[in-house]
Amino acid sequence: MADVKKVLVLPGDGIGPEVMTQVRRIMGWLEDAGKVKFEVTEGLLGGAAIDATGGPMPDETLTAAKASDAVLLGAVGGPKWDDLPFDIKPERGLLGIRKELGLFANLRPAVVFDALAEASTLKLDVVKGLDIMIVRELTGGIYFGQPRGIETLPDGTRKGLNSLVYTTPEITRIGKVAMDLAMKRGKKVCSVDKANVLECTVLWREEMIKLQQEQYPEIELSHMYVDNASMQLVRNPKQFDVMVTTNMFGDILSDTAAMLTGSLGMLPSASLGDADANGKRYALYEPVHGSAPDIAGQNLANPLATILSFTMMLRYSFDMMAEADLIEQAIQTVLNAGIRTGDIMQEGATKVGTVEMGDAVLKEMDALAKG
Ligand SMILES: NC(=O)C1=CN([C@@H]2O[C@H](COP(=O)(O)OP(=O)(O)OC[C@H]3O[C@@H](n4cnc5c(N)ncnc54)[C@H](O)[C@@H]3O)[C@@H](O)[C@H]2O)C=CC1
Ligand SMILES: CC(C)CC(=O)C(=O)O
Ligand SMILES: [Mg+2]
Repeated sequence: MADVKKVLVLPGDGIGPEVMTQVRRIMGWLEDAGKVKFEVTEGLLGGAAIDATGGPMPDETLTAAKASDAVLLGAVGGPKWDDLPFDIKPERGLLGIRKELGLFANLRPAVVFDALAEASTLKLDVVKGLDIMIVRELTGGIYFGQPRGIETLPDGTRKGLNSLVYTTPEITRIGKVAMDLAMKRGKKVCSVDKANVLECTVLWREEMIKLQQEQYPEIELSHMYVDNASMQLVRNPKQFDVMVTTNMFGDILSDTAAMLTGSLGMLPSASLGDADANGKRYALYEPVHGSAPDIAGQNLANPLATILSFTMMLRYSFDMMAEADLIEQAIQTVLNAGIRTGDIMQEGATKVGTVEMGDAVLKEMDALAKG
């Protein structure tokens, strides 16, 4: 009897359900092959949850997330919900579930498939073989800091306010995640901050230095201001191995890094918490991209970022390395064969839709499994 893994699936909004359907097919393939048994619960988050329940993060979703071994998310948001009050917008659901599950470490690997390196608008030697890991702090910083809000002053002037706040334990725990990862990679961490302007990130830098000196003497730690880091990512991304940064800087830099891989439709992510007293560690896997309303419902979305997020789930939550390798190898073969969704299309390649990309990956998984 195959091992049973409880997975909460949150398709979300826009292209979320479309890309998630392709992952469900791959999950089905693994089950049919006798590799694993998934107990899947489907839940609501974001706009889909607002439409059904009036709020972006229903209690049932949170309860189901806590009862599952891992959560897989499509994306949330879209113009339909743009005019809602800020606190019940779809994105609040995503921020809420991250916070409630304590998912403070967001791993966003930018790995370039060879076939896409050759198609890149950047020089081949800049991107070929690129493999960097952006470690983004996910439950603190300016996305959560208090005070926040919009208020009207006595003279009628309106004031908008958000606060960038980090405490030393928050900085140290994300620093440890980055340095532990770097110990298994190139032993290099670049901490990205804005310590020339923001006191909060002066503390960030000081704590990273302390952590490295006290606990990770083998790590080569460097520091870079975020404006320079955004430029260096495009100019010479191979100078980086692991980057560690704040919530907002990581959000922005990872979209930049997505273009090194060819498209936002190629970048997966894992959001991880700490293990509790019983050894339970919450984990949520999601593509870096959003709900892409401009292409939603048209079979145009690239499902590979979500499929690769699922392979991260297999690796990080279920220790199913061989199965993750198989899926990634299938993707590589499909890309080598010139099969492309519109976002990674190049001259001479075969343009396909979301479903056909799923078909192609499954076909290659079949072929690989047969040897
Ligand atoms: N994790 C999440 O659920 C996120 C949600 N959002 C939300 O998504 C909505 C749209 O936000 P945008 O700023 O437009 O960002 P977006 O990431 O949804 O789209 C940016 C651009 O990339 C393209 N794109 C994104 N994913 C793609 C894919 N898989 N295949 C092909 N092309 C793809 C889109 O068509 C669009 O042109 C907003 O409501 C936003 O708040 C944005 C980012 C993350
Ligand atoms: C809450 C999300 C919309 C923030 C975001 O863009 C992301 O996590 O990548
Ligand atoms: Mg983002």
